[in-house]
Amino acid sequence: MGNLYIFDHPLIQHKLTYIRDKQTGTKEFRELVDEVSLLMAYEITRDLPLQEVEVETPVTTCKSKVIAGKKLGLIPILRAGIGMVDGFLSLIPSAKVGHVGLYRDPETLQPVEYYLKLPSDIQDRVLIVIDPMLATGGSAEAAITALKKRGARQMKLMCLIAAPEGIEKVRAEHPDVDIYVAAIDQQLDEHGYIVPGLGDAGDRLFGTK
Ligand SMILES: O=P(O)(O)OC[C@H]1O[C@H](OP(=O)(O)OP(=O)(O)O)[C@H](O)[C@@H]1O
Ligand SMILES: O=c1cc[nH]c(=O)[nH]1
Ligand SMILES: [Mg+2]
Repeated sequence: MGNLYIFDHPLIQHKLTYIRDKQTGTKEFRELVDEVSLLMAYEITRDLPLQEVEVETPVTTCKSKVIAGKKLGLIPILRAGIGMVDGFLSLIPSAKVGHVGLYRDPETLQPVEYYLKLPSDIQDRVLIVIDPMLATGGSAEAAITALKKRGARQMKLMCLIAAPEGIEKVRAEHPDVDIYVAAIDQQLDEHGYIVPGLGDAGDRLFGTK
C-alpha cells in the first residue's frame, strides 16, 4: 500500500484555513492556493536524490550536491489542478507539465475524461499528479490509470484536502502511488462534497457559479 503523508508545516496549515473560509474571494483564494502549492512542492521534493559534484568557488574547489536521478513531471487534473501549477513551477521551473481533463458527473459522481496531453517521456519521469480535492477518489484514480496506460511508472498524488473515501480508493487501486495531502477531512456529503472541505475548488478558483 502507498504511503500517506500529511503536510503539517505551519504555513501550509495557516493558509489552508483561509482557503477553506467561505469569505475568501476568488482573487485571494487563487493567491493562497498558489502559495500553498509552492510550499507543498518544497515539502514533496524533500526526498529527491542528490549526487556529489565538484564546484569551483572563487576561493577553491569543493564537493557539493546537485539533484540527481529522474526528472519531474507535473500533471494537473483539469480544471482545479491548474490552480496549483504556477506555485509548483515557481520552485521547480524545469518540470514538464501534462494535462488530464476530467470532470465529475454530478449525478453519478463518475469521472468523465475530456482531454489528455502529456510530455513524450513520462516513463522516464517521476510524475506528480495534482488536484486540490480528493473526494470519492474517482478522478484521481482515473487520472493515474490513464497515465499508467501511457507508460507512467512512478507517480505521487498531491492534494490539498482529502476525504477518507478518496484515500482508500487510490490506495486500493494504485498501491504503488504515495499520497500527499494538507488535510484529511471527516467525510463526503450526499453530493460527494468533502465535509468540511472548501466547497467546489474549480468554482472558487475561477469564479464560476
Ligand atoms: O474525488 P472525486 O470524487 O472524483 O472528486 C474530486 C474532483 O472533483 C473536482 O473536479 P470537478 O469535477 O469539479 O471538475 P473541475 O475541476 O472542472 O471543477 C476536483 O477538482 C477533483 O478533480
Ligand atoms: O468537496 C469537493 C469535492 C469534489 N470537488 C470539489 O471541488 N470539492
Ligand atoms: Mg469543480
